[in-house]
Amino acid sequence: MSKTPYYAPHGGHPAQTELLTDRAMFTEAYAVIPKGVMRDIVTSYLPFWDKTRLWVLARPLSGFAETFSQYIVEVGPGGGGNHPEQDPQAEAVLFVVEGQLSLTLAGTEHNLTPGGYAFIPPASDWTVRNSSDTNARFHWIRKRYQAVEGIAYPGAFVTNEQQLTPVAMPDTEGRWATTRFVDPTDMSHDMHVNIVTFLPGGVIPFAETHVMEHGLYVLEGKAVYRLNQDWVEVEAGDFMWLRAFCPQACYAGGPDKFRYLLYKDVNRHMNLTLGTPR
Ligand SMILES: NC(=O)N[C@H](N)C(=O)O
Repeated sequence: MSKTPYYAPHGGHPAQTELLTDRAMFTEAYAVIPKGVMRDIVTSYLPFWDKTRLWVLARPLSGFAETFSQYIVEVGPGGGGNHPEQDPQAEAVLFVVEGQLSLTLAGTEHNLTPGGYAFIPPASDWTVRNSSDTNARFHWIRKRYQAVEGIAYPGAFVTNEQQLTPVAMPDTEGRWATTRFVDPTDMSHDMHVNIVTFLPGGVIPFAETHVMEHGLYVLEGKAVYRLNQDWVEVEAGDFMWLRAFCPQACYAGGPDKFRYLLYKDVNRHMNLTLGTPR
């Protein structure tokens, strides 16, 4: 991928070729944030985190229709979060993509390395620290938990994707598989964060169109992704945000696997009161 300098070499706008090839996009149905635009000038910081910066990839926009936020968090050596979450209704998934982190969750310390995954229920007691001498990066996906009377809150857990076996999607000969971190029939969970893997040439063979929202972060490989009426080239490090009902399909380009981290909201009735935040 080409690199745009922070200054325009001849003054004015970036070179026209950069404008033509940049894949950043924001439409009413989806957004694409290519890896190349996650640069120093668009970072954010958060209260009670030190030596830490983040890129906000997704957030609720309209006030009632969107369900989640997603960050890539970069924690420098010796940095971390002592009081990471201020919303007592927020549940979280953390997924480590680089370096190592120590997560203390309800008094137990866990060492997370790439592929490390933690589910953190609302109002949990947790902290994160990077005790190594290199940066650590992780995805932090947050959703306001929709409790249901008579169903207990889901429990916290920590695992690594390497401990799980991807499940092949029906009739795909294993070319399209999903690593599930929770049982889809467990009604205590109202969001799933899975890993989807395609072998080269693997496809989503129809335009999936459904009510669930998605955040898709490409972990590995290349593909052409159908987003609403557009076909968009994506590769490792790119992020896609899909609103409810955005039609989606893809074919994996190879030569390696195409893999992404996938958020979706699940298992709950829709709020029938228009305009009421859920
Ligand atoms: N874009 C996707 O990978 N979508 C999934 N098949 C899903 O909605 O579960």
